[in-house]
Amino acid sequence: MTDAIQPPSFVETAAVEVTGLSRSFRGKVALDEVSMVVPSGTIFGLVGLNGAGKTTLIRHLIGSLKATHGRVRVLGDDPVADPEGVLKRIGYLTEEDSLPKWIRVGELIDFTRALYPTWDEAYAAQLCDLFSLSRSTKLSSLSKGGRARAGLLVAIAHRPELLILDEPSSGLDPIARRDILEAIIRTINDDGRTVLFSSHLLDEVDRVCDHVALMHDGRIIETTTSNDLSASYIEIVFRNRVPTIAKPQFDGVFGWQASGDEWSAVVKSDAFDRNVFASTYELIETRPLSLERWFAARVSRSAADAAKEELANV
Ligand SMILES: Nc1ncnc2c1ncn2[C@@H]1O[C@H](COP(=O)(O)OP(=O)(O)OP(=O)(O)O)[C@@H](O)[C@H]1O
Repeated sequence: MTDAIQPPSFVETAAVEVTGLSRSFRGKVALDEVSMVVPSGTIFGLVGLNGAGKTTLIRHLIGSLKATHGRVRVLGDDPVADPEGVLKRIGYLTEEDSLPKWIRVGELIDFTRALYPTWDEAYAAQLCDLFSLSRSTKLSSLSKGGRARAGLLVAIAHRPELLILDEPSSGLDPIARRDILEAIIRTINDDGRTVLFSSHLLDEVDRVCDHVALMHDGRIIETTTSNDLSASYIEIVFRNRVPTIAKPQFDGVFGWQASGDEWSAVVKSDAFDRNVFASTYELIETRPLSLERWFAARVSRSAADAAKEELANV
């Protein structure tokens, strides 16, 4: 950790502040100078391809990895220096089916209750009903979705200030996924609480998150809000005026996709000159950018930039 590294100063209250965090495993970079601020009271989505570094970042937030380079603050504290102080204020659920299978739902609740001073017994009972969980059922007799619900119950029944979910919906049926999303929304409806949610399922992220950070190759390549996304970018659909299979060339336009003789691409709204573009291409329509299209376009641009950099270094 370097004392000289300071968190960005523009956020008044941040549930999570990560500054200059790097981590390698056996020489392979998993996190590369990651800086991220999760404002309090938001539902913050963390998206990225497999291996982008999401879980490694989250493991630093819950204190299971110590920052060897960079700085991590969760609810204002260092999760490694003060694990008890931080962990009792957060809820955590991972995609891993890691709860002990031999335990009964009631035993899991009793055991977890003892760890949290803010445990809300009435809320836990309400969640048991909502998730159709019986205290006497062993986790081994529940389905994967049932065990995910039990994990969710013990992650939120102490009404955490920060709920961290690492791919919670992976491999679950649509009803279990719906329960998880509703729990996220319920958590955030308690004033000032924050949810950090990593997922591959962009439609879910789009539905619940107000902020989204895109990770790629161990870096956060862009953070946006739903409002910023529609204000900053548009998707354009167009045709070449002269028939050709060559990829169009136009500054500031990226994320090309071909469909028949039509192309679609993404462009920064403030950099797009419709008249200049229309002198070369036949513009068919412009439309707001979806989160999924933004994700694919930004990831492919980042990969293309990395390839160019590599070529320049040869
Ligand atoms: N304990 C470890 N030992 C060695 N390599 C690791 C370890 N943990 C993560 N990695 C590597 O670090 C990189 C980032 O992995 P990470 O699990 O953080 O990505 P992710 O974005 O969560 O991926 P996924 O969506 O598949 O879960 C990957 O290349 C992974 O193989």
